[in-house]
Amino acid sequence: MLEARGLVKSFGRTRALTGVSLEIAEGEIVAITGPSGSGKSTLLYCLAGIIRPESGEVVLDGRRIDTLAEAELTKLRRESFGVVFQFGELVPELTAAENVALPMRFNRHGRQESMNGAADRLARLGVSDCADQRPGELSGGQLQRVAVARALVTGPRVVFADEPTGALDTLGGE
Ligand SMILES: Nc1ncnc2c1ncn2[C@@H]1O[C@H](COP(=O)(O)OP(=O)(O)OP(=O)(O)O)[C@@H](O)[C@H]1O
Repeated sequence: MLEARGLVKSFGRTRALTGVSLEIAEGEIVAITGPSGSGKSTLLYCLAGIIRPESGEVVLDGRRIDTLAEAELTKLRRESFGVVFQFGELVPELTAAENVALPMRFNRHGRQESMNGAADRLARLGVSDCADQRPGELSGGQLQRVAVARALVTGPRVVFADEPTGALDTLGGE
Protein backbone atom coordinates (compact mmCIF):
# COMPACT_ATOMS: atom_id res chain seq x y z
CA MET A 1 0.00 0.00 0.00
CA LEU A 2 2.78 2.45 0.94
CA GLU A 3 6.23 2.18 -0.56
CA ALA A 4 9.52 4.06 -0.34
CA ARG A 5 12.05 3.60 -3.12
CA GLY A 6 15.62 4.77 -2.61
CA LEU A 7 14.85 7.83 -0.47
CA VAL A 8 17.68 10.33 -0.06
CA LYS A 9 17.47 13.44 2.13
CA SER A 10 20.20 15.71 3.50
CA PHE A 11 20.15 18.73 5.79
CA GLY A 12 23.24 20.74 4.86
CA ARG A 13 26.12 18.31 5.30
CA THR A 14 24.06 15.86 7.37
CA ARG A 15 22.95 12.90 5.29
CA ALA A 16 19.76 11.85 7.08
CA LEU A 17 18.56 9.28 4.51
CA THR A 18 20.96 7.60 2.09
CA GLY A 19 18.72 5.39 -0.02
CA VAL A 20 15.90 3.93 2.07
CA SER A 21 13.44 1.48 0.56
CA LEU A 22 10.56 -0.27 2.29
CA GLU A 23 7.10 -1.63 1.57
CA ILE A 24 4.17 -1.49 3.97
CA ALA A 25 1.07 -3.59 3.33
CA GLU A 26 -2.51 -2.69 4.25
CA GLY A 27 -3.20 -3.50 7.92
CA GLU A 28 0.48 -3.93 8.71
CA ILE A 29 2.03 -2.31 11.79
CA VAL A 30 5.66 -1.42 11.18
CA ALA A 31 8.10 -0.15 13.81
CA ILE A 32 11.29 1.53 12.67
CA THR A 33 14.01 1.50 15.30
CA GLY A 34 17.51 2.94 15.38
CA PRO A 35 19.83 5.24 17.28
CA SER A 36 18.97 8.86 17.97
CA GLY A 37 19.62 10.98 14.89
CA SER A 38 19.67 8.00 12.52
CA GLY A 39 16.88 9.40 10.33
CA LYS A 40 13.68 7.78 11.61
CA SER A 41 11.70 11.03 11.84
CA THR A 42 13.03 12.17 8.48
CA LEU A 43 11.86 8.90 6.90
CA LEU A 44 8.43 9.27 8.52
CA TYR A 45 8.10 12.88 7.31
CA CYS A 46 8.98 11.80 3.77
CA LEU A 47 6.45 8.95 3.84
CA ALA A 48 3.76 11.24 5.27
CA GLY A 49 4.35 13.92 2.62
CA ILE A 50 5.52 16.51 5.15
CA ILE A 51 8.94 16.90 3.55
CA ARG A 52 10.05 15.93 0.06
CA PRO A 53 13.03 13.63 -0.52
CA GLU A 54 15.85 14.90 -2.77
CA SER A 55 15.67 11.71 -4.74
CA GLY A 56 13.73 8.48 -4.60
CA GLU A 57 9.98 7.95 -4.67
CA VAL A 58 7.08 7.62 -2.23
CA VAL A 59 4.19 5.60 -3.64
CA LEU A 60 0.72 5.23 -2.08
CA ASP A 61 -1.66 2.72 -3.67
CA GLY A 62 0.48 2.70 -6.81
CA ARG A 63 0.45 6.48 -7.14
CA ARG A 64 3.61 8.54 -6.69
CA ILE A 65 2.97 11.19 -4.01
CA ASP A 66 6.31 12.93 -3.45
CA THR A 67 5.95 14.87 -6.70
CA LEU A 68 2.34 16.01 -6.15
CA ALA A 69 1.61 19.74 -6.20
CA GLU A 70 1.41 21.25 -2.71
CA ALA A 71 -2.40 21.62 -2.75
CA GLU A 72 -2.90 18.00 -3.75
CA LEU A 73 -0.41 16.81 -1.16
CA THR A 74 -2.17 18.83 1.56
CA LYS A 75 -5.49 17.25 0.59
CA LEU A 76 -3.95 13.77 0.68
CA ARG A 77 -2.42 14.41 4.12
CA ARG A 78 -5.75 15.65 5.48
CA GLU A 79 -7.84 12.83 4.08
CA SER A 80 -5.55 9.79 4.19
CA PHE A 81 -2.87 10.30 6.83
CA GLY A 82 -2.83 10.79 10.59
CA VAL A 83 0.39 11.78 12.34
CA VAL A 84 1.34 11.61 16.01
CA PHE A 85 4.28 13.98 16.33
CA GLN A 86 7.20 13.36 18.66
CA PHE A 87 6.29 16.30 20.87
CA GLY A 88 2.51 16.15 20.45
CA GLU A 89 2.31 19.47 18.62
CA LEU A 90 -1.11 20.29 20.02
CA VAL A 91 -2.35 23.88 19.69
CA PRO A 92 -1.84 25.35 23.19
CA GLU A 93 -4.75 27.82 23.02
CA LEU A 94 -7.32 25.11 22.22
CA THR A 95 -8.82 22.53 24.58
CA ALA A 96 -7.99 18.86 24.11
CA ALA A 97 -11.37 18.26 22.45
CA GLU A 98 -10.92 21.24 20.10
CA ASN A 99 -7.46 19.96 19.16
CA VAL A 100 -8.84 16.52 18.32
CA ALA A 101 -11.71 18.06 16.35
CA LEU A 102 -9.35 20.18 14.20
CA PRO A 103 -8.59 17.60 11.47
CA MET A 104 -12.33 17.05 10.99
CA ARG A 105 -12.88 20.81 10.73
CA PHE A 106 -10.10 20.97 8.11
CA ASN A 107 -11.99 18.27 6.23
CA ARG A 108 -15.07 20.54 6.26
CA HIS A 109 -17.14 18.70 8.84
CA GLY A 110 -19.47 20.88 10.92
CA ARG A 111 -18.47 22.07 14.38
CA GLN A 112 -20.88 19.84 16.30
CA GLU A 113 -20.10 16.73 14.26
CA SER A 114 -16.37 17.37 14.73
CA MET A 115 -16.74 17.86 18.50
CA ASN A 116 -18.81 14.65 18.68
CA GLY A 117 -16.09 12.78 16.78
CA ALA A 118 -13.47 14.20 19.14
CA ALA A 119 -15.48 13.20 22.23
CA ASP A 120 -15.84 9.67 20.86
CA ARG A 121 -12.10 9.33 20.20
CA LEU A 122 -11.13 10.76 23.58
CA ALA A 123 -13.50 8.31 25.27
CA ARG A 124 -12.04 5.33 23.39
CA LEU A 125 -8.58 6.35 24.55
CA GLY A 126 -9.74 6.77 28.14
CA VAL A 127 -9.12 10.52 28.38
CA SER A 128 -12.63 12.00 28.31
CA ASP A 129 -11.81 13.82 31.55
CA CYS A 130 -9.26 15.90 29.65
CA ALA A 131 -11.69 17.17 27.01
CA ASP A 132 -11.99 20.71 28.35
CA GLN A 133 -8.39 21.12 29.48
CA ARG A 134 -5.67 22.85 27.51
CA PRO A 135 -2.44 21.01 26.60
CA GLY A 136 -0.45 22.89 29.27
CA GLU A 137 -2.69 21.34 31.95
CA LEU A 138 -2.21 17.71 30.82
CA SER A 139 0.29 15.03 31.86
CA GLY A 140 2.73 13.53 29.36
CA GLY A 141 0.65 10.38 28.95
CA GLN A 142 -2.59 12.35 28.58
CA LEU A 143 -0.94 14.58 25.96
CA GLN A 144 0.19 11.52 24.05
CA ARG A 145 -3.30 10.03 24.06
CA VAL A 146 -4.87 13.30 22.93
CA ALA A 147 -2.31 13.43 20.09
CA VAL A 148 -3.21 9.84 19.14
CA ALA A 149 -6.93 10.74 19.23
CA ARG A 150 -6.25 13.67 16.87
CA ALA A 151 -4.32 11.42 14.47
CA LEU A 152 -7.18 8.88 14.36
CA VAL A 153 -10.24 11.14 14.33
CA THR A 154 -10.67 11.27 10.55
CA GLY A 155 -10.28 7.50 10.15
CA PRO A 156 -7.09 7.82 8.06
CA ARG A 157 -5.70 5.03 5.88
CA VAL A 158 -2.22 5.39 7.33
CA VAL A 159 -1.25 6.49 10.84
CA PHE A 160 2.33 7.54 11.53
CA ALA A 161 3.59 7.81 15.09
CA ASP A 162 6.93 9.51 15.68
CA GLU A 163 6.99 8.22 19.20
CA PRO A 164 8.55 5.64 21.44
CA THR A 165 6.61 2.60 22.58
CA GLY A 166 3.79 4.34 24.47
CA ALA A 167 1.95 5.61 21.42
CA LEU A 168 2.59 2.40 19.51
CA ASP A 169 0.92 0.37 22.26
CA THR A 170 -2.07 2.69 22.21
CA LEU A 171 -2.35 2.51 18.43
CA GLY A 172 -2.09 -1.28 18.46
CA GLY A 173 -5.33 -1.39 20.46
CA GLU A 174 -7.09 0.71 17.86
N1 LIG B 1 15.24 20.28 9.94
C1 LIG B 1 16.49 19.84 10.10
N2 LIG B 1 17.54 20.65 9.91
C2 LIG B 1 18.81 20.21 10.06
N3 LIG B 1 19.14 18.95 10.40
C3 LIG B 1 18.13 18.09 10.61
C4 LIG B 1 16.76 18.49 10.48
N4 LIG B 1 15.98 17.41 10.75
C5 LIG B 1 16.82 16.42 11.04
N5 LIG B 1 18.11 16.81 10.96
C6 LIG B 1 19.29 15.96 11.17
O1 LIG B 1 19.10 14.76 10.42
C7 LIG B 1 19.53 13.63 11.19
C8 LIG B 1 18.36 12.66 11.34
O2 LIG B 1 17.37 13.27 12.21
P1 LIG B 1 16.01 12.55 12.59
O3 LIG B 1 15.21 13.51 13.39
O4 LIG B 1 15.39 11.98 11.35
O5 LIG B 1 16.55 11.34 13.52
P2 LIG B 1 15.74 10.30 14.42
O6 LIG B 1 16.29 8.95 14.09
O7 LIG B 1 14.28 10.49 14.27
O8 LIG B 1 16.20 10.75 15.89
P3 LIG B 1 15.48 10.57 17.35
O9 LIG B 1 15.42 9.09 17.61
O10 LIG B 1 16.47 11.25 18.26
O11 LIG B 1 14.17 11.25 17.30
C9 LIG B 1 20.08 14.16 12.50
O12 LIG B 1 21.48 14.27 12.38
C10 LIG B 1 19.45 15.54 12.63
O13 LIG B 1 20.28 16.42 13.33
